[in-house]
Amino acid sequence: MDSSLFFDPSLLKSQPTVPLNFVWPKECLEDSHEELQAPVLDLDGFLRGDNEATLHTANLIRKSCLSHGFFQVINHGVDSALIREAYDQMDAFFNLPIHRKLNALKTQGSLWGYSGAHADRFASKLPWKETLSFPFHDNSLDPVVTNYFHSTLGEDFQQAGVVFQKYCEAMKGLAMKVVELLAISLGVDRLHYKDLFEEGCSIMRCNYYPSCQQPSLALGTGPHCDPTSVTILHQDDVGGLDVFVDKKWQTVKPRPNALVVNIGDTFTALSNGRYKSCLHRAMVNEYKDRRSLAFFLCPKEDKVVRAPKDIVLKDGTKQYPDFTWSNLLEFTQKYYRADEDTLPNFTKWLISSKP
Ligand SMILES: C=C1C[C@]23C[C@H]1CC[C@H]2[C@]1(C)CCC[C@@](C)(C(=O)O)[C@H]1[C@@H]3C(=O)O
Ligand SMILES: O=C(O)CCC(=O)C(=O)O
Ligand SMILES: [Fe+2]
Repeated sequence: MDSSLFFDPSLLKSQPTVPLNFVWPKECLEDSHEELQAPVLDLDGFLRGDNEATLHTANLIRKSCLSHGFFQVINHGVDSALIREAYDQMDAFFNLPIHRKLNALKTQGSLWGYSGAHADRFASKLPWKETLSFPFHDNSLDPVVTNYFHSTLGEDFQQAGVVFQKYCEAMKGLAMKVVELLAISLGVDRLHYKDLFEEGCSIMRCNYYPSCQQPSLALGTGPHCDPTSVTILHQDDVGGLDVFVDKKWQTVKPRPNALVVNIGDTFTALSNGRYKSCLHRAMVNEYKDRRSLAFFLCPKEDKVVRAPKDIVLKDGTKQYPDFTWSNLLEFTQKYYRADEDTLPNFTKWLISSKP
């Protein structure tokens, strides 16, 4: 396969300028001049079952989710050595020569595999990044991530599969705890959403943002709201995650021991619109590659996504039609590039396509 047909950021970054299809509209490129006041929540008390600490944490979560839907968590129980191993394995993959990465190339219509700038999907506003995405579910005893790496990348990546299997298990466990806190913060039973997510197939995505010769024109990931439910992200120490709050870009400063948590569109619907799925982006810079590990918690694809009855009753109106995650995922993969208007456009599409 002629690898020159494929986007190879390591090649591109050696050119004097970025190609026009990587240049973003200036309104997406405004600088951030301040740090996002995202609360840093210590989960230790909650994870130990301390009720007072649980209520205190839930209150801080409610405050941030009513405002912008981003918060950071420390003492989250995910081993820092495991996070470090995940970065090491991710670096080993992205440092492969392009023809090796193409062995894992994402096929048309699939979420899974290697992608270079999504060049197969979009013709303009290409993100300055390479990604590796794979599925995680714990519905069977099979180590689905280890199997993915083995079947896609072969023996050389057996260890990567083991590391990311453990990483995703830790992410799923933490995400289910965060969902419990979200339920408490909304005033519904803490296990209200458990069944919806328990058997879901979540998305693990490794983001690799090569340094860029014109960082003021390109974006690692363009402005968007995550269509998923809850995102748990670790970013390396380079910095570049910005959130659009109060009509300005505000940066989320990297904290090595913290995980960044944000609400996605699906959880906005599950909160009847109370909790914000906020616009965010990933900047690139001239000198340092940047990496992030994003775990996207998703509901079981065919279960109905609807806000708890008590919340709808209290609010007086039901903000969104019932839908399934497979409906919304199909919409983002086939018809609509996720941005800040995904949810309203999705609900219009859903209602218009109902028989
Ligand atoms: C369901 C998903 C679609 C994306 C990956 C997950 C959750 C985040 C979405 C995404 C990152 C939002 C920005 C645009 C996007 C195309 C990307 O830059 O990768 C989105 C992902 C996707 O469609 O593959
Ligand atoms: O890399 C980051 O900091 C953010 C990435 C992101 O928002 C995403 O992959 O959805
Ligand atoms: Fe995102």
